[in-house]
Amino acid sequence: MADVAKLNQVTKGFRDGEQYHQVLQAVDLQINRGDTVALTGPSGSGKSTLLNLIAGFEMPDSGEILLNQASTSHWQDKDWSHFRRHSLGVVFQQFNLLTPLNVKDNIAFPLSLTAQPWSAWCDYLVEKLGLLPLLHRQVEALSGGQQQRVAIARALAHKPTLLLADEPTGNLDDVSGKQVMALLCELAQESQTSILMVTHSEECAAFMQKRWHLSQGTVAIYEK
Ligand SMILES: Nc1ncnc2c1ncn2[C@@H]1O[C@H](COP(=O)(O)OP(=O)(O)OP(=O)(O)O)[C@@H](O)[C@H]1O
Repeated sequence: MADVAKLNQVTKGFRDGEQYHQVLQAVDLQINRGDTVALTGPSGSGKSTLLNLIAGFEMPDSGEILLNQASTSHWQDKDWSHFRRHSLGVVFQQFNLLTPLNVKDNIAFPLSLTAQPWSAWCDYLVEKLGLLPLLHRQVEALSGGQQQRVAIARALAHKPTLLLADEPTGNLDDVSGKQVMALLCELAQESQTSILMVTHSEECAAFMQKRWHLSQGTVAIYEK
């Protein structure tokens, strides 16, 4: 099965004044097409850092990251933009919704970047995420849970090959959280989207096929 993301000996740390804080130590990982992975680990262990590296929001200190089997070592901003627009969906803790826009325009935004029209798939996502009554509301007027559902729809609108999600159900109640998890699994199966999801919830982790646990700079891999 083709890999969509691969890390070879990736090391990352941050300087804090005089001190250097090592977060990831020579990490080797691979996400194949259609894999769904729960990423767990204590607070501060580097889960968000790992997602940021794969999204190109941070650069590794050493090692190599391959995306869609291409090395990113010499990628420039335009290469990262191309990858994000065509292949990547992100749902991070800050939803980063576009506040002057309504729900529909927020969901359509990633499509507009590659000149794609609103599709039947978008209608399906809107319906599944319970956003139909909210489509023409301004996003800033929505609750945290509603905004989270908009962020999920926006991340999936262009059918990415890889979805990176940081606690994607953190603001949802139990029932809608489970619905969203079921939707993500359905998506992974139907369109072979791979998912790497940070979660502190055992229930959410159970929806994913694999489990990676990050601790003291290294990742332990558990296959179910
Ligand atoms: N831009 C940065 N500058 C300096 N230190 C950083 C930066 N980003 C992350 N860190 C540090 O790296 C470590 C890992 O942070 P990260 O946010 O990846 O952890 P996490 O596992 O996602 O934590 P949580 O579960 O609390 O969200 C922390 O000690 C954090 O302070």
